[in-house]
Order: sequence, then structure tokens, then C-alpha cells
Amino acid sequence: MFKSNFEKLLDKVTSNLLLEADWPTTLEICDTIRQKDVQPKFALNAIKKKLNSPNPHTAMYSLLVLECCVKNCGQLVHDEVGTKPFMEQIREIIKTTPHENVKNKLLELLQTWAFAFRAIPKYCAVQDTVNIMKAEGYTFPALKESDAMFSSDVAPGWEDSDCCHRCRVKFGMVQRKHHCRACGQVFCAQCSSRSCTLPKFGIEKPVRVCEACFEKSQKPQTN
Ligand SMILES: O=P(O)(O)O[C@@H]1[C@H](O)[C@H](OP(=O)(O)O)[C@@H](O)[C@H](O)[C@H]1O
Ligand SMILES: [Zn+2]
Ligand SMILES: [Zn+2]
Repeated sequence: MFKSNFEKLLDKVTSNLLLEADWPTTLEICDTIRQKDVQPKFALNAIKKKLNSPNPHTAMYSLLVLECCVKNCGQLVHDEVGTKPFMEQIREIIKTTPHENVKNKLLELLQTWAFAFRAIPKYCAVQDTVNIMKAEGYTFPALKESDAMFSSDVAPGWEDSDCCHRCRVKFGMVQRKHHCRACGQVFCAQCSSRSCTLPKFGIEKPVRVCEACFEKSQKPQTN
């Protein structure tokens, strides 16, 4: 049966034959999500399935993939993880997993995520879950604030408009819309004819960008 690149990578990093975590491939999985080669919902469901594996190695490695995705894929993944349904499934796994190390790591991650999302109301389900589980008698490990620093540079969402953001030409049957992957604005073909990689967003292959973003990409990085 056809397996997407993402699924092949996930199978590889959660193999019970691995003696230690395969970090390069785990980061490659994050890139496939950041580059939108795979839908975050699909990716997280596949990871959650592995979390329920009877094999302790597969379950633990999939947990490391989940931790890495939350750290590196930003809002794309946070919008899935920070929801009530996802949190309820995590609670269920903590309650039912036969693997003590998976349970402890999940408690640690829940607390870290709750701290990282403490100022983002839309992800309040995470803190709510921690509070409920504390009330149920679960003990959480000491919080390491350094673990809660996420690099969440993901490409911006796409704007819409009835005219080009740069030259204001009106879109129609002939004048088609195109989006710049760097700023997310909508442009005509002439104003978005360039392409370049966007390493800061984890996009390693050249993608369509507008004139202004192309010019910016050509300047030396001002750190
Ligand atoms: O092919 P069309 O029917 O014009 O549809 C447009 C293309 O898919 C554009 O892709 P592109 O940015 O990669 O060109 C996309 O940015 C626009 O939002 C779509 O409206
Ligand atoms: Zn234009
Ligand atoms: Zn742009």
C-alpha cells in the first residue's frame, strides 16, 4: 500500500530496531510539516497511533518526534496539539499506556507545553489538562523553563485580495492570483515571477516569492 514520504520517515524513526533516537530524520519529519508536504492533523494522528504501540521503543521514539514537532513546527502543530480533543487523547494515553517512561515523559511534556502556551488563550486546554490531572493525583516533574523555548518560525498564512498587492492590477479569468511564500501576500504573475529557498521557515526547495521578498533574500543576512 502507498506510503507517503512522511509515513516512511515516521516508520524509520520509530523502528523498534533503533538503539537510539535518529535525530536527523526526526528533524526531517519536522521539515516535511513546516514545508506543508503533509497536513499537521494527518501527521499528528500518525504520531499518536505510534504512541499507542505495545512496543516500548516505538512508543518512546514517537513521543520524541511529537516533542520535536511541537518545538520546531510552530503554530502549524500548536493549533492541533493545543486543542481539547488532542489533550483528551493524551490524557487517555497517560492513563492506559503500559510504558512507565512514556507516561512520565508525557506528563513532563504536558507541563512544558502548558508553560510555553501560558499567554496564549486559544491553547488553554493544555493548562486545563494539567490542572485536571493534578486534581486526579498525578505528580508532574519539576518544570525546566529552558525546555519551553520553541523556535516557531513558520511561513505566514496566505492573504486574499481582488488585486495584486504590489501593482494593484485586478484579478480575473486572465490575470491569475499567486501567493508569495515569504510574506503570504497575493500577487499577479509579473510581481511574483521569482523563486527562492526560505531556510528561516524550513523551506529548502525554491518556492514562489514576490519581488520585495526576493530582493530581501538576496541581501546578506543581517543578524
Ligand atoms: O491556478 P489558479 O486557479 O490561479 O489558482 C491559484 C494558484 O493555485 C496559486 O498557486 P501559486 O501561488 O503556486 O501560483 C495560488 O497562490 C492561488 O491562491 C490560486 O488561486
Ligand atoms: Zn502585480
Ligand atoms: Zn513577499
